[in-house]
Amino acid sequence: MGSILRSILPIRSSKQDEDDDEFNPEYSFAMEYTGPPVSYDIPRAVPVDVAYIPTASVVSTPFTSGNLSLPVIHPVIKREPKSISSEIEDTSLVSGLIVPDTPPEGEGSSASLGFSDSQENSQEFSMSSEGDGLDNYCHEIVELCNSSQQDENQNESHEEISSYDNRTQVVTFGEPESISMVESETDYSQSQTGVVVQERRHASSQVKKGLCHRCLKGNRFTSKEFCIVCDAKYCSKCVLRVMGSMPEGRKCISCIGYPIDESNRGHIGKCSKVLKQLLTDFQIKQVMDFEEACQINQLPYWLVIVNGKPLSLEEVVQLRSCLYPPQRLRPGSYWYDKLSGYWGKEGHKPSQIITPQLSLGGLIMENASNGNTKVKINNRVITKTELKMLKFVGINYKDCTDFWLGPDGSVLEEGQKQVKGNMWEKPGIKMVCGILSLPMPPKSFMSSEDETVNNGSKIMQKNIDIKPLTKILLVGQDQSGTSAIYKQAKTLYKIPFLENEREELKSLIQRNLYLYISILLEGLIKFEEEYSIQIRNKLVDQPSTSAAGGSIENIYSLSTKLKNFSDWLLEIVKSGNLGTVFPAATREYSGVVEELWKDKAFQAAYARRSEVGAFPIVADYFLPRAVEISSANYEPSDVDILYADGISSSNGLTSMEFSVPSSFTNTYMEVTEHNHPPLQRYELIRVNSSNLGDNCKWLSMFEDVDLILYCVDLTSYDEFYIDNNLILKNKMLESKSLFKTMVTHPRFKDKAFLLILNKFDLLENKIKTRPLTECEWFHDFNPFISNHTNNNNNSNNNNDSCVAQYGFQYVAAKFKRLFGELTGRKLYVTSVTGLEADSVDVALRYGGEVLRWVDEENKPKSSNNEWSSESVETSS
Ligand SMILES: Nc1nc2c(ncn2[C@@H]2O[C@H](COP(=O)(O)OP(=O)(O)OP(=O)(O)O)[C@@H](O)[C@H]2O)c(=O)[nH]1
Ligand SMILES: [Mg+2]
Repeated sequence: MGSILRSILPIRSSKQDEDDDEFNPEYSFAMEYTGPPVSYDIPRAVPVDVAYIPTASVVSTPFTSGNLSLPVIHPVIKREPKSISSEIEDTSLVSGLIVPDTPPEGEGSSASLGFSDSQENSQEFSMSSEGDGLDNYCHEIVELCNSSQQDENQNESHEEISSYDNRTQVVTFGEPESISMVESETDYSQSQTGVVVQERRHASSQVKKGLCHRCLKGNRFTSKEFCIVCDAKYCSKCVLRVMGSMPEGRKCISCIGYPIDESNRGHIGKCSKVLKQLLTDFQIKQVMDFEEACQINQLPYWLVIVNGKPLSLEEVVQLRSCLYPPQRLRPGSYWYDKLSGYWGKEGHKPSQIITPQLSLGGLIMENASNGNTKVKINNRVITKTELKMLKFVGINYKDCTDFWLGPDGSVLEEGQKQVKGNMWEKPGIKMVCGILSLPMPPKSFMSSEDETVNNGSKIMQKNIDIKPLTKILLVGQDQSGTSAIYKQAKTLYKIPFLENEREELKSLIQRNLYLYISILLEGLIKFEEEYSIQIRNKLVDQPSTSAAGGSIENIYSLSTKLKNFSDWLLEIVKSGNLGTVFPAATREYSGVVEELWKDKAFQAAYARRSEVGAFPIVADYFLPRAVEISSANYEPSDVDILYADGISSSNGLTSMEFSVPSSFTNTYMEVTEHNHPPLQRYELIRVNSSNLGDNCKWLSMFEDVDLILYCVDLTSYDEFYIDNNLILKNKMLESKSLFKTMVTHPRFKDKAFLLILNKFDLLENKIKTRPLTECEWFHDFNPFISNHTNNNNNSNNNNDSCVAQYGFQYVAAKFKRLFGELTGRKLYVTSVTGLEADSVDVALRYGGEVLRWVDEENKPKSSNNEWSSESVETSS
């Protein structure tokens, strides 16, 4: 247990605080970090392999900007029984986010917890029984460990608890022992695919009403915050201790990873008074964002039943992302009239009119709203209240009782073409609906001039989805440069980075800094080993050196303190917890970073960075400023933001709306006073391939996009990565594979694609030494380069540039051919250097042109634009 606590509670004693000379990696920031709650990608904060086994891939979409209408997609997370060690890791992760304070003075708590490497299993704890701070915190952690063990193995659990009980002779925690604050029960519910097991947690019923569930003080008038999972209430003194930095919103630490109590869904994202007193506006926003966006807090989609059929995840996504989604969607049974958009709770009159024509749920049943009027609208027997409205509109329901109601309000007799009247055009209808508590359609339904077509048995509404924006999807494999292009577009079209976006980027840059350091440290270890061998060989060859008492110093050896830091950092990176520890701990370690950067051994490794395999090029930009970046006062510049690898620490989906001067669509046309097209609004949605889920299953979310910008890193042809199945994959081939998936996706059948071949600047350098033939797909690349070189630098540069151009043309042609074979259509291609504003500007304008051309192409024979390989050249 000692080692358990040690891994959970790495604590620095005040003594250790004073003599800070030796870096001790066990001094986690957890106990000392008093900054704001940290911005973390939730799935990373609780690593999937440690804490959860998700049944579907994760698409976490904390929107970082824009009014993206797309929803947050979330998998079902089943909480699997965990091993004690995994729970501990889980807990320690969470504890990394906690801001537990030192034991309050004057409460008789004299905590003296310490450990040293040599005494791993024999720590001494001494606390007074009234300790209120650390001891209670420890108690909670111990409880957590115990409860997790119960999950796994009852018997083992008893053993562990009894050993803990023995320990209580030394450590006394000031909490009533008999009360377990949270109780769990298992809930079985039927889903489409089978039984879904969900663990439900609720606060202990033994705590008296009004009392804080942690300190057991207060009364019903004390302001409290509650846990959205178990409903336990905490006073303002306890809430941060119990909830830490709330990576899933307001949940006790032990409730993290559990679904919320559905009765609390209405409270999600709504901050309470207590939290407002404790946190800054920025912190509150982050917590609320986590609460709303994190996957486990999402609606359990299988509990939403429409027309008798439980919805699939995709259907819920569709429902929530449609133009007029149901308000306050909760688990329950609903009916939905696809034709009119009427929506209501099963057995009740309609409550809302949502977007019609959504393909979800089963067929509407006659008795869906429990009507008893014998009059049917779109096959549903309507209620008496609705009948009154029909009467008010003047529809004669005596002769005919079966009607069709279109989304625009037109009423037809079943099987007839003639429109009998229009529900929504009748003067006074709004008032009547108000009186009868019946829903009115959104305004745009009524004002749309859509053509209603009656095919005898079915009303089809054309252009029902009003598309206010032209949507552009920007997608590519990791490192393809999608976020660089997105950020560049933001700057180009004057969409400022909001304060929280800058904060996110700052966190990202600081976290990545530690990643770059760790990559170099790994290289350093290799260099040190190599150098040791050299020294040994030298000593063998020249024994006189050692005989003379001379020893050769290893120039790659770090001091003990830096070595400890190095081991600790590498361990964190290896365990995948970098995002959990940094940037929160940045301030803590900025001193060490400064020391490391000035260290000769580290500098020696930095000088050999080109030999360190995974060392990213962009690290060259950030690492020399390690001291500045790791300091608490660091503010990223615009260039830092552009160069940062990514856009937010969560790397979720991002979107922005922008409009550009009319020339956006007129780069290749003469702009005259008369041919200015109207100002067009665009929505740029950037998504990283990892956000598309396994086999790109979320692609259908983007079916309403007008143009897809598919981004490929031109320099990835000789780069590899190891996938989840430990298979070595060529990055260019992976890009090709994602491209194929996208262009053949049924929802993208007719979409326009613009291929962005990015990092052209880097290609120019790389292609000199690494031929394109390194990638098997490009095996026949054989550019003809003039041998007529005069020994002059200029001509060499021209040749390099020429080869890069050929390379680009070749890659473009490969993708074009592939696209042609798969779709029979033309692919538009452009080369881009994402870090250059002009280059991105031209590419996006070209996108505008493509849209216009595609439009024209779809018109009957209006243009004869030929997009041959020459067009590739023009476009670039
Ligand atoms: N030299 C050079 N670097 C680039 C270019 N485009 C992007 N980069 C860098 O390449 C790295 C990866 O780019 P990102 O924009 O993060 O691309 P991404 O990985 O597809 O996007 P995210 O998934 O959001 O991280 C970043 O460090 C960029 O600064 C380019 O055209 N030239
Ligand atoms: Mg990136």
